[in-house]
Amino acid sequence: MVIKLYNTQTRQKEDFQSLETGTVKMYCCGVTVYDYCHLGHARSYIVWDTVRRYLEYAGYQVNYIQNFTDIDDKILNRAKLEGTTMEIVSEKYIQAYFEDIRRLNIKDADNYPRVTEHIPQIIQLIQELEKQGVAYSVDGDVYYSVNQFPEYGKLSGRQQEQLQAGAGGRVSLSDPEAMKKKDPSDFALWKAAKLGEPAWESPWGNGRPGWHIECSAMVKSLLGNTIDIHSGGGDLIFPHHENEIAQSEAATHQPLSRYWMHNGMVRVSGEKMSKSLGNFTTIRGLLDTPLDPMVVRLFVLQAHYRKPLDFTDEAIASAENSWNTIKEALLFNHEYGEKLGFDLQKNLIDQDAIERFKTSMDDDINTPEGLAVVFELAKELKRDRNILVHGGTPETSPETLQKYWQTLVELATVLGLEAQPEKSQALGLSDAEIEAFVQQRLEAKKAKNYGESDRIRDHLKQLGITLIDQPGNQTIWHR
Ligand SMILES: Nc1ncnc2c1ncn2[C@@H]1O[C@H](COP(=O)(O)OP(=O)(O)OP(=O)(O)O)[C@@H](O)[C@H]1O
Ligand SMILES: [Zn+2]
Repeated sequence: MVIKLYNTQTRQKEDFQSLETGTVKMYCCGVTVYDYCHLGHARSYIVWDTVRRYLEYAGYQVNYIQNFTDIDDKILNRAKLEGTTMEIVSEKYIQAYFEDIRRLNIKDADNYPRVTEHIPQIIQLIQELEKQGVAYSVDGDVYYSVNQFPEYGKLSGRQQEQLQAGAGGRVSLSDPEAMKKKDPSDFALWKAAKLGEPAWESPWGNGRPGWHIECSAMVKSLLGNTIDIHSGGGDLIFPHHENEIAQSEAATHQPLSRYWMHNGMVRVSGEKMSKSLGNFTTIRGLLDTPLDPMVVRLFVLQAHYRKPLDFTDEAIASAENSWNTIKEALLFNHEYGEKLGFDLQKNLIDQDAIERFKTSMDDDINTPEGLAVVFELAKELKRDRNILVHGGTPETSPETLQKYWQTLVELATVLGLEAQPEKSQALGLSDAEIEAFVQQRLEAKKAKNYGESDRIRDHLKQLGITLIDQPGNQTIWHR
């Protein structure tokens, strides 16, 4: 079967064919690192991780690149607010990104390019755009001349006249940047240095790159002129991805990406979850409740990736219920495999279930349907587990149970759903006992007995419990 993917650019599902047989070049727009990631970001990266995992399952070798935007007005504002530097702010949130995202079992990218490490490539690309006659400089700024790229608007479907009308209404004579542009819909490729802000030397004087050029330059330098899949949230279609196309394609005269894929937004009361609106829940805030990170993964995958997803307490509670069913089934071998004489030398697979799962996923990564197959297997195992829990003999043969279990593990892994036996529970440590240890450690810290406080932390670590210290002598923990 061939995989079909919805391509935003052609507005239809298309058969997926990679440029080079057996390999996929994939680029996903990464976060601007000025704050902790929220559930909207979690959705985006869970979705693209799942697409990547499915392509790998289908036999492709995927080269997955995701950038960090580590220079931006938002980062500079945060640095000013915290009385620190842009580097310190971005480093802090890059580390936080890794902590949060790895808990969601999102695989590491093959490369995480940062804008500040690609300034020469960015400058080179802007020079190429000048040479091609699509960029012009004014007083140390460089702008892209949208009128010079006839295909502008092909991704978002916006017409040039519409763009001008839209942008025209926003031009203000007091906006010095707008005054420099030849056309209101032109956008900045390079910005002249402002007092006290980081800047790099360039042919146009000291300055820093605009936002859109970074992805064009990093794609080109790490993956080449044309890639297979470019992905990101639907809010990036315009202007970010439209501008990436304009920049890259004017410079190389080749398509930037064969497939453009976009995830729908996580919404709160009908509005996009976003930092600027202040209606967000951070990943770490949610996981420290404490909630199994796999619940978040399941919450995301239960919806089709292109549809909006409403975040509510009820939706999370329902995903938690569903996860418990899958988790118990994933741990079936751990609990009963030995007793039932599972022979793991054998790979017993339910071919029919695999085929149904693939048919769903081949249809534009239909994870809700793929999950339905996972649930069927989990429910089969649950029925016999209930009998085993009460000391009875299962109705299904051990061979069949092993087949269900092995198939379940295979499919759940493709979706990034993995269950760990709870070490602390295995060792009989209850929540109250963990709290008591946390309290003891706090006392030790107050008494400046750091040897003892470290010992307690390491002891809990060995039991699979991580402590996170917070301001005001608070410590939160998670398994
Ligand atoms: N609510 C959301 N739902 C789904 N994806 C989102 C959401 N918010 C951001 N994203 C995606 O996360 C990725 C990283 O986003 P970025 O760092 O640019 O954040 P952002 O859009 O500026 O977030 P915010 O608006 O909260 O500041 C992008 O692909 C973006 O589309
Ligand atoms: Zn980008």
